[in-house]
Amino acid sequence: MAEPTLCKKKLEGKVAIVTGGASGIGEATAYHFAKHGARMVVIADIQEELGQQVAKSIGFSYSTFLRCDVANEEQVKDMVEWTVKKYGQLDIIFSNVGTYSRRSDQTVLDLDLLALDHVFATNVRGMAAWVKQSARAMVEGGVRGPIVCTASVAASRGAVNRTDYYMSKHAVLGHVSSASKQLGKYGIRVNSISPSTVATPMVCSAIEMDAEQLEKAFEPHASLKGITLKVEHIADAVLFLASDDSGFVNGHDLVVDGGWLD
Ligand SMILES: NC(=O)c1ccc[n+]([C@@H]2O[C@H](COP(=O)([O-])OP(=O)(O)OC[C@H]3O[C@@H](n4cnc5c(N)ncnc54)[C@H](O)[C@@H]3O)[C@@H](O)[C@H]2O)c1
Repeated sequence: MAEPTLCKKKLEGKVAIVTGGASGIGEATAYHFAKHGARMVVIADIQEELGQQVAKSIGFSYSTFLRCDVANEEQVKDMVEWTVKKYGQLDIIFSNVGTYSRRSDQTVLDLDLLALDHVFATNVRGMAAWVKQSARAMVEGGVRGPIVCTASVAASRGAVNRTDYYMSKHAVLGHVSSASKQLGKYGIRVNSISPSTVATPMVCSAIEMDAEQLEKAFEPHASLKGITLKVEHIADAVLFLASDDSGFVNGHDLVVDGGWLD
C-alpha cells in the first residue's frame, strides 16, 4: 500500500463567490471556504458594513466584499464579470441569499401577493440570476465549477403559514434539478443544501427569539439528540458539495436536519 500523504486543502487556489455572506450561513461558509484554501472569497450582500467586516476578519488578501442586490440581474452580471476580470476565473458559486416574507401570517386564503412578489424576487429570481450568470461565466471560461444553492427543509413540505417562503424554496429545488440536467454536459455540478432551523439573524428576528431560545424550541424536531445545529454544520455540507469530495454528485439536495421529525 502507498504511504499516506498529507491531504491538500479542499479548495486550494479556487475563486468563490458567496451570496448572503455578510451574515448567518453565508458568513460561516465564507470563513470555511477561506480556511480550506480558497484563493479568494468574494462576498455579495446588501449589508455593506457587515460584509466589509467579514471580508476584513478573513483578511483582505483572501476575501473581498461587493454590494450586490441579487434581485437585480444587472448587478449580478456586473459582479460575476468583475470577479472573473479581477481574479482570472470563477470556480465556485454558493448562491445562498434568501429572505422571509414581510408577513409571517401568509396563508393560502389571505395571501398578500405583493409580499409574495418580494420573497420571489429574492429567493427565486435572485437564485436564477446567480445560477444563470455564474454558469455562463464558467461555460465561457471552461471552468467545471460546482454551483451550490441554499434551499431549506421548507422546500419539500408545506406549512400552516409562510406560504410564499415555502413556495419559493420549492422553486429552488426545481431550479437546481433542471440546472443540474442542463449544465452537466459542461461538467458543472449543481446541488443544493436544505438546512432545518438554525439560529441566524434572519430567523431569530422573524420568530422573535434569541439564539438560545430558538435552539431550544427547535431541538425536539430533530431525531438526533445531544447536538445542536449550528451554521458551521451547514458550512461543512456546503464545503462537501463545493469540493472534489462530491465529484460525482449532481442534482442532489443535501438535507442537514438531524433527521427532522414532522
Ligand atoms: N436560518 C435558517 O433556519 C434557515 C433554514 C433553511 C434555509 N435557510 C436559508 O439560508 C439562507 C441564508 O439565510 P440565513 O438564515 O443565513 O439568514 P441571514 O439573514 O443571516 O443571511 C442572509 C443574508 O442575505 C442577505 N440578503 C438578503 N436579501 C438580499 C438581496 N436581495 N441581495 C443580496 N443579499 C441579500 C442579507 O443581508 C443577509 O446577510 C437563506 O436562503 C435562507 O432561506 C435558513
